[in-house]
Amino acid sequence: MRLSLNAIRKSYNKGKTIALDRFTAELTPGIYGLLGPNGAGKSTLMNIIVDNLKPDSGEILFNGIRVLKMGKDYRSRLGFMPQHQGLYDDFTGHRFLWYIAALKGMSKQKAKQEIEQLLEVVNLTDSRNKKLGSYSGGMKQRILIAQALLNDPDILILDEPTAGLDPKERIRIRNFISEIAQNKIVLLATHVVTDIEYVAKEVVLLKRGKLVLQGKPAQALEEMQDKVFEVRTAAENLAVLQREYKVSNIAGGTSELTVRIVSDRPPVGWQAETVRPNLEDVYLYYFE
Ligand SMILES: Nc1ncnc2c1ncn2[C@@H]1O[C@H](COP(=O)(O)OP(=O)(O)OP(=O)(O)O)[C@@H](O)[C@H]1O
Repeated sequence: MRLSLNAIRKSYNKGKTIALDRFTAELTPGIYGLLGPNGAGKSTLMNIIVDNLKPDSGEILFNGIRVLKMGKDYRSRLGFMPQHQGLYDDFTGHRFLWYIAALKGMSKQKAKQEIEQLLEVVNLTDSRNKKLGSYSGGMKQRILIAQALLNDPDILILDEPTAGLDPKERIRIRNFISEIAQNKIVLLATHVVTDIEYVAKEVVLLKRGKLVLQGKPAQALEEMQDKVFEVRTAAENLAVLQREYKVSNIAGGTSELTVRIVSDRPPVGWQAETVRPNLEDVYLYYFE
């Protein structure tokens, strides 16, 4: 299974804002972590993949066939969890899933079976008859993931699935996505690097509509080797360091600090040691 995104371009405001600039990528089963700052074009890309939005130019192929030609056959393979989904507060979780199943054109029998299963998987069986308005943030995210999974999509697009969750819920959702990702192409957009650090097959970095990096997390980290340093210094030197370097972390007390910096060149004149990079350092390197 292969989803090919070929030179996708999308602008807004009569061409004044370029949201995607000839974005090209090949996706196969596994989780792709889509990272980028606000306005990088992540939502635009996701909406184009799920056919909510038409690109100005470029095309998408699924297993080599243009998705425009596949039409409904393509759309029936998609599951989408958008960032801002209006939930129907008066619907119960159970009714909401039935409603989405109907929109997806699923047969009653198939819907019934999958809804029972999915409620179980997202751990909402006991809350199925509660209204969505009374669900917690985590429960809402979970029912939204469940609706995206209805009809067993081959391509799953998740726009910030852990937004607004506490750490416990975040870990749970992350593990859950990782479990269900087998045999699916999953594109997961997030601002939270730790959401994808250990689960993503590849990271995709998007900056002002352009692809700046696509590769295995280990490769991305490899490229950062010898670019991350910890500097031990007195607190009063912090401002100088911050002016000269990208600072990814500051730890320590009131007098001495350990400042983590990301830099192409070693910080000469400072008491510094090279440390192992993490994905947050990669993010900072490309985006700050
Ligand atoms: N409907 C629209 N009309 C005009 N400009 C838009 C529209 N949607 C997005 N944009 C602009 O296109 C660019 C990309 O936006 P997009 O929402 O795709 O980015 P994003 O990476 O999803 O951002 P965020 O992380 O904040 O959701 C931004 O400059 C944004 O202001």
